[in-house]
Amino acid sequence: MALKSFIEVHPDSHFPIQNLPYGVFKPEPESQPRPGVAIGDYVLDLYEIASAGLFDGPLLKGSDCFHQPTLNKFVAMGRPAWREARATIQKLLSSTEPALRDNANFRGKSLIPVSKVEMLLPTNIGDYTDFFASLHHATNCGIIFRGKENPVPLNWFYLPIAYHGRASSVVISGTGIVRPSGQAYPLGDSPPSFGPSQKLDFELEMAAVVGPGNELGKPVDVNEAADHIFGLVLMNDWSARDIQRWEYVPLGPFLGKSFGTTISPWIVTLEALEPFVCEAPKQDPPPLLYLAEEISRNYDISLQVQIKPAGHDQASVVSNTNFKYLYWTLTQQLAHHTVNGCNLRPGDIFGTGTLSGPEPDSLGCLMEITWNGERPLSLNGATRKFLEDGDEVIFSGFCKGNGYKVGFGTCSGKVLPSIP
Ligand SMILES: O=C(O)/C=C/C(=O)CC(=O)CC(=O)O
Ligand SMILES: [Ca+2]
Ligand SMILES: [Mg+2]
Repeated sequence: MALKSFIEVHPDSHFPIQNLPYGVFKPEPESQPRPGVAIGDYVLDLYEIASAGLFDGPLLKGSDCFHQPTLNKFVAMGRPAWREARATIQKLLSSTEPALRDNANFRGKSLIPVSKVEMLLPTNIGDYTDFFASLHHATNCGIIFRGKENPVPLNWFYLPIAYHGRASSVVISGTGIVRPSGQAYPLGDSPPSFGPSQKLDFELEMAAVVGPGNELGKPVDVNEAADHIFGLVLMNDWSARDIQRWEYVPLGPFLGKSFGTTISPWIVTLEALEPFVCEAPKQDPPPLLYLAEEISRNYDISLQVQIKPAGHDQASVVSNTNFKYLYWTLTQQLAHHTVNGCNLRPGDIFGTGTLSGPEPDSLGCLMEITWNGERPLSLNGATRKFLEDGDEVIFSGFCKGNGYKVGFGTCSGKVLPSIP
């Protein structure tokens, strides 16, 4: 029989007992931030569960990892501790387990409607890196930025290209994003202009949350890299295309991307995603040995982007795609990141890169969807080349199980006017 919780969970919910994603929340505005797990429309308060001594396995008994304001300490403990926590929580929430089910007082204290809580960044993010690992996205950007001849540079096929992003401006879903000002690509013979970006875009990505890190100087083997990944979130790598296009040669993106990056609050663990593993695309040329994996794994995660234009109350779908199109896998990205000895630390994140698929309706950013503004998009009465002030961008994603979904919830942000 399928695993079931004593808590009523709608079949369309992203958070059934098969998921159990981790986040950090405040039950009341004045409370201390604490770790929680989403179940249906509730958050299970792990501070309370730990305080009641219910984490009684060998690794978590007596640990203060759930008495922390972030998940860094827990994710650093590694997969055996994650497995133990998952087993404990799954048992506690199951329909056959009386401990919480039959204790109204304790239930009231430890299960809080998600609508009542404030979600915070789940980890203290020391570093954030962003990859460029979708072949469809790389091809389209290459044509738009550099022309039709060889849109994808040769190095792209040999290594997962990335740039170092800015951890300080990673924000939680729901945070407003101020339109950045900067130098824009010069038109004709004129010098570059300065002002609010006229080509503000979103980028549909997912980000991996690093679990145990690696010591400086000690690379992680690609076949062991999965043990360093706690789970995944949705990520919007907001991008100012006019600023980016002018500044990115030769060192890569800088101010065109560092003004804000939004992540969703719930980290879905690799354990929860395990039933949705699928084969990654075939790599040709074959990767160098340090990137050659025994098993190459992607995940079948349906992803959707909606835009709710300023002044409208309805959002329109602008893209439907899937995580499975990712060319360089998460484990290859992690192995490559550490191959020179660079250390990753618990709670760091790395973005996959924009997740464009092969179809015209599966593109991951407006630059591709409107072809750099040449083909404006019609959104139920509103037209867009790029984002306007007041537009809200909403990502969602889920895996389809048999009678349930393992989902990520949403990752949203509204564009605020530039600061004069
Ligand atoms: O092709 C380029 O020059 C740059 C493309 C991007 O903006 C991509 C980037 O941030 C990485 C990604 O999201 O795939
Ligand atoms: Ca990006
Ligand atoms: Mg960004």
